[in-house]
Amino acid sequence: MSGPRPVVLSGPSGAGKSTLLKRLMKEYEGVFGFSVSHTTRNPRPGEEDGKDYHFVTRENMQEGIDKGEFIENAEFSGNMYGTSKSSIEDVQAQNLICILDVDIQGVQNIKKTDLNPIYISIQPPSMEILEKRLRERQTETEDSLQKRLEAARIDMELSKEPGVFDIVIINDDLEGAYEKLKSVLVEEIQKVQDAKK
Ligand SMILES: Nc1nc2c(ncn2[C@@H]2O[C@H](COP(=O)(O)OP(=O)(O)O)[C@@H](O)[C@H]2O)c(=O)[nH]1
Ligand SMILES: Nc1ncnc2c1ncn2[C@@H]1O[C@H](COP(=O)(O)OP(=O)(O)O)[C@@H](O)[C@H]1O
Repeated sequence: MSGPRPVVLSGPSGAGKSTLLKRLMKEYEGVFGFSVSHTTRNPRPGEEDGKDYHFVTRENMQEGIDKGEFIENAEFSGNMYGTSKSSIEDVQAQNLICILDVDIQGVQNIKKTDLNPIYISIQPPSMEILEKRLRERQTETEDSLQKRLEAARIDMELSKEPGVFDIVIINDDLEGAYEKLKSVLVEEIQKVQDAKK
């Protein structure tokens, strides 16, 4: 199916992916569509089922995976996460740029498919700053925070490998990171806007 190229945003938990993508979707309404993943983790205050995630049980998710309904799935910090085929198809059917927020395992598994997205890594300036941001976000228990920091170390190592990402953006100053993200996507954004005319 032709249409705008999807975008994969990855990078450590707490690097700023949600912050950047929410801003992007707000500024370019009707250009991007978020691929709503499934997860077995509990919703955080303010998160909406069907909008931020499809919050499901392990049994339910495993059933969908067994039926071949997912293009990728992974275990992260003790929970299952995955992208269903329909979450992408729903966005692409509207001719929007489909944005996926997935961990590094998701990146590796999507590379085995024919999705052909633009791969963008959002990285924190340092482990210390990442830990500070995650603590200040106040969404994690000490256990889930430590698991995220451990996963972040692996992510930061793997993301340095040449060819994994089309671009790596260091989210130090938010304005700078956001401008950089927009500059990477300007061509795809233009295509969608032109198609609407
Ligand atoms: N592989 C994969 N990873 C996902 C998916 N959805 C979210 N993730 C990743 O799971 C990790 C944890 O996400 P979340 O629990 O929302 O925590 P947060 O990133 O700290 O806000 C992040 O690295 C996400 O990018 C998915 O569908 N597939
Ligand atoms: N450039 C930045 N400077 C300071 N704080 C930031 C910056 N970017 C994001 N944050 C904060 O860091 C925390 C983690 O960001 P978030 O978008 O939730 O990360 P992710 O989606 O990658 O897990 C949030 O509380 C967010 O407000």
